Amino acid sequence: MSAPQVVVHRDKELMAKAAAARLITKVVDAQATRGFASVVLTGGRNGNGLLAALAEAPARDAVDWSRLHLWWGDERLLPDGDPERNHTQAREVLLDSVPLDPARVHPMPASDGPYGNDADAAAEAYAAELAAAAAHETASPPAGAGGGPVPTFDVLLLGVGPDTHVASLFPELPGVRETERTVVGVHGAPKPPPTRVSLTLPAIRAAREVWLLAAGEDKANAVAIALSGAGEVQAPAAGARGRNRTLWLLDEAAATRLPRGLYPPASA
Ligand SMILES: O=C1O[C@H](COP(=O)(O)O)[C@@H](O)[C@H](O)[C@H]1O
Repeated sequence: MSAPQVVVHRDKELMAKAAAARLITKVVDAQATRGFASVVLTGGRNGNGLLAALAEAPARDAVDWSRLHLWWGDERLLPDGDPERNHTQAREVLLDSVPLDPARVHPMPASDGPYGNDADAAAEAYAAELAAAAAHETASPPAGAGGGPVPTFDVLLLGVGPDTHVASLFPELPGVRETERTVVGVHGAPKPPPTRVSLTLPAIRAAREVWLLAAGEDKANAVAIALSGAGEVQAPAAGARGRNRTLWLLDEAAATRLPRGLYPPASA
């Protein structure tokens, strides 16, 4: 697992534009190397900010959208099209305006789908979809650190909540302690809605690169705690690491309480 690297941008708009530019480069490189790319999307203000910046970036036309697999790190278990669903928000800001291959877009189940409000069944189904994609990729699929297989994620995006949650892994809830399954149902999330589906830390850690996004003063404490050696059960963001790279993309407001030495002077 890689050690965290921190990049601080002047403000959240610049952070979103720079992250979008990085993502375009990663996707284009992966498509050139192995024919397709695989990205895990996140919800929340910063995840949607990045997608909105991507939608406006002229270089977005360098991406072959039909050869991009999209997965989600977490979802709110609500009806398809609900404005609170991460999938709906991603569609609005970017996905509906680019020529994706629908077979390569993998939203998490909705509550009006086959599993209804059963978050555990929805999680099991998504884990099976990930495992099938992994098996399709190669005869020896990359495994999550603790268990089930997931496909190769080139980049896995995570917004960091003010309480240090990432995806729908909240401090001290059972999901963050999961070591075997790649996807879990989440019950009683402190942030509404309470019922969700989330990738687990083993699935997140199987990604080549994990990028954590945080902007705004309300994230400053969470960023400082997660980067100061906190345990992942108390601060889930601390446990989110990529195999090759773990990148924290911040704006100055979110970086204000970073321990000295972690704040890179050149980007201040
Ligand atoms: O509920 C969620 O929160 C996090 C962080 O969102 P933010 O608006 O505080 O940046 C998000 O990344 C996650 O996907 C979402 O479901």
